[in-house]
Amino acid sequence: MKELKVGIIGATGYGGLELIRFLHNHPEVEHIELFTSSSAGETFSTRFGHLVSIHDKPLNEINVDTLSTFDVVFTSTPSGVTSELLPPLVGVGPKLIDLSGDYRLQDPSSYEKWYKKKPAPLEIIQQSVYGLTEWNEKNIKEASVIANPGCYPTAVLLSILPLIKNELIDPNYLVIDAKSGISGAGIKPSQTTHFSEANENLSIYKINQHQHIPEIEQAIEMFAGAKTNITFNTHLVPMTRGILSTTYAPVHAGVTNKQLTECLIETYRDHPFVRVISEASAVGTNRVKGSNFCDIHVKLDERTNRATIVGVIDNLVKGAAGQAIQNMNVQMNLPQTSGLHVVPLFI
Ligand SMILES: NC(=O)C1=CN([C@@H]2O[C@H](COP(=O)(O)OP(=O)(O)OC[C@H]3O[C@@H](n4cnc5c(N)ncnc54)[C@H](OP(=O)(O)O)[C@@H]3O)[C@@H](O)[C@H]2O)C=CC1
Ligand SMILES: CC(=O)N[C@@H](CCC(=O)OP(=O)(O)O)C(=O)O
Repeated sequence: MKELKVGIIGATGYGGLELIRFLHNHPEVEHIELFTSSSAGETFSTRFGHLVSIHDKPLNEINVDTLSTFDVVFTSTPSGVTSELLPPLVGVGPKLIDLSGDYRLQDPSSYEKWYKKKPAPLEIIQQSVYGLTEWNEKNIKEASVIANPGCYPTAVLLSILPLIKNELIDPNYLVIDAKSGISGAGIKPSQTTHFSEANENLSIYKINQHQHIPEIEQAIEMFAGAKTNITFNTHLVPMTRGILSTTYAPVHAGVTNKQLTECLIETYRDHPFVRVISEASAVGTNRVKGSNFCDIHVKLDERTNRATIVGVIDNLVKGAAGQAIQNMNVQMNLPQTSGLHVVPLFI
C-alpha cells in the first residue's frame, strides 16, 4: 500500500536527483513533489531528460504552508541554506531530513569555525538527531529533524567505530586519508571540478581544514565514547562517484587480525547495507556504485602494529540520498531496505 507524500527541496542538485531516483522506486511512496529556489514553474524533465515520462511535473516554489502537508521533506541544499529554511517547518507536520551540514554539529561555534557561516538556531540543532543509521537507529525513529551525515564521515565512521568502541584500536593518533569522486562537489561547476583541471589529475584539498573533521570527532565521542583529535585529509579523484577512506590506527597490545575482522562482522551482522569484505582486492568504489552499500575491510600490519581500515561508499547514495531514505524508512517503521535494495552498477 503506497501512502507517503514526500517533498524534496534542492531537487535540481545531485543529492536531489538521487533522492528522486530511489523514491520513484520506493514501494511506500505515493506522491513526490519537487521544490526549487530558482526555477519554479519549469518542467523538471525538460532540464533533466533522463526523467522524461518519469517526473514531468513542474517545479514548485518553496512554501511552508504547502510543505507542512507532506509526511517527509528532504532538504538537499548547500550549507548555510537550511539553517534559515528549516526552522519554520519544524513541528508543523513533516519529518525533516536535511542532507546538508547545517544541523550535524551540536556546537554552533564549531559550525561557524569550520563552515564559516552563521549557525542554525540552537534549539533546533539540539532537537536534531545525527542520522548515521547503523549507529543511531533508536533516536532516528523518534526524531523530527534528522541531520544526515556527510559523505566522508559515513565511510570513515562505519569502518572505524566498531574497532574503537571495542577497544581494539587506539583512537588517538588516527590518520585518515580519504578520496572522492567529483560529484561530491555538487552540480555547480568550479575551476577545480572543471574537466580540463580535474581529469588526469589527483589533488589534495582543504588540507587539515576539512569541515568533516569536527563531525567525525563528534561522532567518535558520541558512539564510541572517545574524545580525540584526528588527522583527516581529502583528495579529488578524476571519477564521477565514490569515496574510499583509508584509516591508519595503532592497535592495542596483543590484538590480532582475526579479532579486528570478527569485530566488524559481529557489529554489522544484522545491518543489510554494511558488508565486511575479506579480500582487499574485492574492495573498490565500483563495487558499491549506485547502491546504498558501505563496504569495509581491515588488515593488521604486524610489522608496525597498526591497522589499515578501509571504507567505501557511493557518495551520492550511502553518503547522501540513500542514507537519507534509509533514515526515512526507520522513522516510518519500514524495512531499512525499502526502495533501496539495488545491485551496484559495477561497470
Ligand atoms: N554531493 C555529495 O556527494 C554530497 C552532498 N552533501 C550535501 O548535501 C547538500 C546537497 O548537495 P548536492 O546535491 O551535491 O548540491 P548541489 O549543488 O548539486 O545542489 C544543491 C541544490 O540546492 C538548491 N539551492 C541552492 N541554493 C538554494 C537556496 N538558497 N535555497 C533553496 N535551495 C537552494 C539548488 O536548487 P534550486 O536552484 O533549484 O533551488 C541546487 O540544485 C549539500 O549541503 C552537500 O554538502 C552531503 C553528502 C554528499
Ligand atoms: C569532492 C568534494 O568537494 N566533496 C565535498 C563534500 C561536501 C559535503 O558533503 O559536505 P557537507 O555536507 O558537509 O557540506 C567536500 O569535500 O567539501
